[in-house]
Amino acid sequence: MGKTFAEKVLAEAAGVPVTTAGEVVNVYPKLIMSHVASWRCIRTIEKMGVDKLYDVDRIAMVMDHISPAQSAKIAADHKLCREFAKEKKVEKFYDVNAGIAHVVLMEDGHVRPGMVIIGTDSHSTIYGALGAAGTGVGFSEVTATWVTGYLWMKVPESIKVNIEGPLAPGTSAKDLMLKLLGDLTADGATYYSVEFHGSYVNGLSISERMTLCNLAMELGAKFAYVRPDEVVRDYLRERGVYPEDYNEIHPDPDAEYVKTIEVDGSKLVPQVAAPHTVDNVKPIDEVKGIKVDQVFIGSCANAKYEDLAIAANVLKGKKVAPGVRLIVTPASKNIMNRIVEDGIFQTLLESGALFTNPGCGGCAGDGASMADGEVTLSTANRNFQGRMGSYHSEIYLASPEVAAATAIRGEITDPRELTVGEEVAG
Ligand SMILES: CC(C)[C@H](C(=O)O)[C@@H](O)C(=O)O
Ligand code: SF4
Repeated sequence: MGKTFAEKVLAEAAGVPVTTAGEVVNVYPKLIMSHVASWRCIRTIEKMGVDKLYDVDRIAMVMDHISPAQSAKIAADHKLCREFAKEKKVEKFYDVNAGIAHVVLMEDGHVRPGMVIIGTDSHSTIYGALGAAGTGVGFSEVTATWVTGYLWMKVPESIKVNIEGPLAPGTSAKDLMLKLLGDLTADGATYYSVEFHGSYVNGLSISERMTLCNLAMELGAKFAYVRPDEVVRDYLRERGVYPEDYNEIHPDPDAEYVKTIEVDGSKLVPQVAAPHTVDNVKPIDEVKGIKVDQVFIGSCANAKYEDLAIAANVLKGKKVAPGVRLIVTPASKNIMNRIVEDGIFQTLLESGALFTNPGCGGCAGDGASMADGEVTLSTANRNFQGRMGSYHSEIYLASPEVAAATAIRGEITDPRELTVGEEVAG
């Protein structure tokens, strides 16, 4: 019987010839990411009286949640991390101006096919977009790995998702993942490695692969994976990383999956996750017309360059509805630079958007907060009660296209209707 991606990647990371789902292996992760929670790791090793880190080159620290600091406590956490990184010579240290860790580390070529990557953030599954095995762990696991170099892991079983494309007009990877969440529930893939296959993912943009793999976390996935191809190789080449710098891992054609899910992309319609769980998903027809106070285009799920370009395309020459706050938080400084250079920034600004600095921003409850009774339509990946301010507010999740259309009308809007209507009215 052949081997899945998870079985192969963990065998390599553990330095053993083969592994089988269910086995426990001692893994040497190639990249250890921590965000602002790094301060906890630092305090822990201080308490343990440990001074020496196993391999500083594998450590990446990114100050993305709640940045710049909005309180003395957070400022002190950032300061501690900054000083620690300097003292220990952590070269992959990104300060408050860089953006969201996941996006920044991919943009800078630190994420490569075949790597096992752990991070103090659940959405580390996103690294599967480049064929890496990323997974979120606690800060204590990261601390232990800083010091010992290794972390044990149970080899997960795998689920195969076969997506036949192209997707129906007006839909994207976000709609696809929301639909899967609705069908499988938020625990539908708990501790499974989710492999995306099928004609839709062949040649798919990195941006859309990131959305697939990011949202796989909301299904409970341990890893997510899209097979690396020329799109991945080109993305890395642009970053000075060449095929000889990494080892692509592909599952065997006869690998064993606990389940195979078939998705027909041509039948997809825009999807929305209604409050307060990610799997409370409805086709847009069931929620359209619901009034919103705010639209948030941000997060590691959907604030990439392509996402902002899609939103700008919908909003070009149009205005945000009176009384609605459209808050745009680009995922990284690089993305901010690109949109400033090519006019997307200006287009969104003219439509009435308010920009905040790159980072997690409102997605991590920092800014973009709501008062009692308010409603936000967000491009993020979580709509838990109270995540964006008041416990008595509501978050709907959708794609950037739905978000932009919703900002124009001030109510949840099917972008396919808006385009047709506007053109006719034209
Ligand atoms: C703060 C962090 C631990 C958390 C996560 O792990 O995902 C956050 O990024 C989130 O999206 O809720
Ligand atoms: S952008 Fe949101 S989902 Fe992504 S890491 Fe930050 S807080 Fe978590």
